[in-house]
Amino acid sequence: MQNKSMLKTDNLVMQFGGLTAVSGLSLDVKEGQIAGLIGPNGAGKTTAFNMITGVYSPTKGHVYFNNEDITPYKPNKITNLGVARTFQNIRLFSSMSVLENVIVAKHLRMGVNIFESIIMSPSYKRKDKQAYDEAYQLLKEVQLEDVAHELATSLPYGKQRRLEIARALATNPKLLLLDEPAAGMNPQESMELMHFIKEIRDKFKLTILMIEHHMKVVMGICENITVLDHGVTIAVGSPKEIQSNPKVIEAYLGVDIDA
Ligand SMILES: Nc1ncnc2c1ncn2[C@@H]1O[C@H](COP(=O)(O)OP(=O)(O)OP(=O)(O)O)[C@@H](O)[C@H]1O
Repeated sequence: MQNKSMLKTDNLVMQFGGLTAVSGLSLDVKEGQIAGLIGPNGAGKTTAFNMITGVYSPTKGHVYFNNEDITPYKPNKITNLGVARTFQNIRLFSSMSVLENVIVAKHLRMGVNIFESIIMSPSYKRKDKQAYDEAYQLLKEVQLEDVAHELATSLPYGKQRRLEIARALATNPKLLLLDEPAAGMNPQESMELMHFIKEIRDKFKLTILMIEHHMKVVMGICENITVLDHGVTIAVGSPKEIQSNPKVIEAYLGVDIDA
């Protein structure tokens, strides 16, 4: 049942002055798929995410989400359509509790504005209660409710990553972009993360595109992988096809592919 495209990029190019960071990227991520975007450092992966989420306006090419051309849209419009992301470095609100981190994202989705929160209007109180309930329910679904009132940054690293993903889920996405979710994790945490990603894909009916350097994670959960090298797509295929592709092996030469 993986026929419909959830995310398509058509010949995306991103130039920074004389540097072509991404050169003609054409992705096709099917609904319900977990897809991977890999490549050595500086290959253009995060730049691709920035173009998909509207942070960068591509030099050339188009981004289609659910068959809609979202290339000209601003990041908040793209989020509202159902695209969420996490970042390479964890970006939690450090002075807030686990629950508050998720409530903030819920407020954003509900369109709570500062004025109504200052005057504590009835509409704000209603939305705030709804945000609280939904955030708490979400924490239950990702098994973080037992730490709901702890300071977000006091959690162990693996749980902070899980919280960051939960916060992205608070915007009710259809497509989730994960930028190096396994970065800095020990083998046990990486294994748990793999199970967690599959679990949320099924539970929340998500399509997932992830950037990841950790090859065991990529090969373990991605159904389709695109490999970038110096901005150029050098391979697309299943984990098995990618692992035996000579161009990929060459691009990673000097890098321990099983590391
Ligand atoms: N805003 C920018 N201005 C100028 N150059 C940039 C900008 N963003 C990225 N680059 C350059 O574009 C290239 C691709 O960078 P990018 O961060 O997309 O790579 P990456 O594949 O995500 O790398 P890593 O795996 O190390 O995170 C690099 O040469 C980088 O220096």
